[in-house]
Amino acid sequence: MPSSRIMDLASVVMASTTKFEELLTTHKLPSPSFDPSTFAKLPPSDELQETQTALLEAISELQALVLGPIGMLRNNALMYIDLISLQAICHFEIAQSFSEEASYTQISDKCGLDEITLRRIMRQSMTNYIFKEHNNMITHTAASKLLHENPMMRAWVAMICEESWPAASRAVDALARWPRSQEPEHTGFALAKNTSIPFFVELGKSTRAKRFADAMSMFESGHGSAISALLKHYPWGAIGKGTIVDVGGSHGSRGIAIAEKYPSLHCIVLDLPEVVADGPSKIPSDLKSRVTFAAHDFFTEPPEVAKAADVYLFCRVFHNWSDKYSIKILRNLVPALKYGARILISDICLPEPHTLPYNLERKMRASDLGMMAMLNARERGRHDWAEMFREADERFRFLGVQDPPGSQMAFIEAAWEGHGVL
Ligand SMILES: C[S@@+](CC[C@H](N)C(=O)[O-])C[C@H]1O[C@@H](n2cnc3c(N)ncnc32)[C@H](O)[C@@H]1O
Repeated sequence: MPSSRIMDLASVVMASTTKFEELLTTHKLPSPSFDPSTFAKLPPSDELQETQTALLEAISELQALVLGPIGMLRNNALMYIDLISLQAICHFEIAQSFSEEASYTQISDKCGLDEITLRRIMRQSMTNYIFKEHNNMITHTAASKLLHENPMMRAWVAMICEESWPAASRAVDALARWPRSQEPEHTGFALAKNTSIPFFVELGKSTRAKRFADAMSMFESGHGSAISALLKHYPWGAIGKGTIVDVGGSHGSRGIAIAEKYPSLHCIVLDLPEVVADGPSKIPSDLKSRVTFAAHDFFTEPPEVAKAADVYLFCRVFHNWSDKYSIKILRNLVPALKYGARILISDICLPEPHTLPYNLERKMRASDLGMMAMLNARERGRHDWAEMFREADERFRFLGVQDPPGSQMAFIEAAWEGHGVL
């Protein structure tokens, strides 16, 4: 048989699929299916994750080659249609409307959508393996069941469909209207929502702030998550008895994880008032004295309680801001810093082109544009991070960037070497 790129890729697909199945069996998991009883995510195994990555890489290149450039561009451009049905599923609570089985008429009665429209929406989503139909009766697949029973998953999908997608559709208009602006209100989000108020302030005016925080929680636990990498690959134990301040820490998931593993650490979570208001209710009772909250706007000086801590952690915060505002955030931190304090950023660090597996790079570049659409912000590469600290204050000593294995997020670290502040 002649050798060609697609034949090589097909061999990789075959070999990786075989290995994937074997590893699933080792972990006592069934072969993947669309049945609700299938597993929702992979167990914590580096080998499984690596095999999955290799398989997806090969499938995605093979698909692009088999489609050819016309087919590929067409597929890319038509992606928006999938979001119509997904948004409708969230908005009309279609997945929650039945447990086991229902007819279109029953679902239509529950959701208040005209039956014919409902059927069109559901049949389109079935082409993405969301819901299944047999003899005019609808049942759940693994994906629709997840939406049915997991409020965090629903919050995440709804947040993307109702905040990010409309913003994305106006991002290019915003670029044309405000070229080179670094202002958070000059965004696709502002145009889509007809507001001159920046994203986080706008969210804070409604229950959307809670939905956003719930959505953030969805992917933050488990293997390969930013939190598991944070626990595993940063030397928290070396701090001994100390204080961590999680700036923009939302509902305190990192604080909980750190406090659970390190009984001599106290974590203070800072976030906007409407976010921290819900925080204490999420903290297990035995950790309440060591995971505490304070309201804070990081464009102002930190509250007294958060001064002189050992580590200031910023997880997924800076990617929400342009350079101008990221530098302001760092400068506002200065009055809180004692000599030697660490600034630890857990965030995406954009790779140099072609240095990472295709799928991973694709995800990171997509996130970069997503941040532009919502907040006029950007992800940064290694040199940008160093530059940002230098610009903020020369007393920050940039310590470098580390890529914890198995995590999409990098650790960017600096030490404060200023004297006389505290
Ligand atoms: C992308 S979320 C990340 C949340 C959390 N650190 C995580 O990784 O899951 C950004 C966080 O920054 C918070 N935030 C936005 N503007 C802020 C401000 N001016 N002051 C303090 N926190 C702010 C948001 O409320 C949100 O919790």
